[in-house]
Amino acid sequence: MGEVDVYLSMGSNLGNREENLEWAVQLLRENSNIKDIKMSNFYETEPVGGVKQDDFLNIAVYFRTTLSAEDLLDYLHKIEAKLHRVRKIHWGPRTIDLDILYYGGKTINNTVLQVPHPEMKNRKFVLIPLYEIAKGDFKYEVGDLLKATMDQNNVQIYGGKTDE
Ligand SMILES: Nc1ncnc2c1ncn2[C@@H]1O[C@H](COP(=O)(O)OP(=O)(O)OP(=O)(O)O)[C@@H](O)[C@H]1O
Ligand SMILES: Nc1nc2c(c(=O)[nH]1)N=C(CO)CN2
Repeated sequence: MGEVDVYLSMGSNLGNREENLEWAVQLLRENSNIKDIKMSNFYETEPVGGVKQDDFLNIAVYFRTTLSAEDLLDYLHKIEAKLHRVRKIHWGPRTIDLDILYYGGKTINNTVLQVPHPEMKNRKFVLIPLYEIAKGDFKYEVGDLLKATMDQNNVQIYGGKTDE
């Protein structure tokens, strides 16, 4: 397969959150099958989903890759394992969480992978950083939704919070 565009979402709410996210992006850079990496600003976001835990930093990341979706998922799991192992965390808060939002224009629905990520439309902490790096050339169907999300929110970068 040729090269495809990929968008990821990353989140961290344990330890040095900036360092965790930057380390994960650095490990992407070290993969020779991944290039043209673009990273959003950091967004500080309140935890979504009921579990009481510390605020997250979330980012979106763009790159091009020749890896298959399955091989990319394997590589992301390796990155997660590396960061988790070092931090020895309990269950719950995450040193790092990596989700594939888009893999080319493909729809993938198997036991290990659902792309586009089914929950992304409900998550401002995903949509707002994604909009930042994807605006202008965003070609997927969620584009209008992203625009609407941005228009409804006075979004602040670097320590600012989305209102979710
Ligand atoms: N688009 C995707 N990106 C990353 N992982 C995915 C995707 N779709 C399915 N998965 C599966 O989800 C598993 C990750 O589960 P995990 O426990 O991290 O979920 P979560 O982070 O709690 O929930 P969510 O994926 O909704 O953020 C992976 O092992 C992978 O097989
Ligand atoms: N704000 C925010 N909330 C979350 C996040 C996250 O990355 N950011 N990740 C979760 C588990 O995947 C659960 N809740």
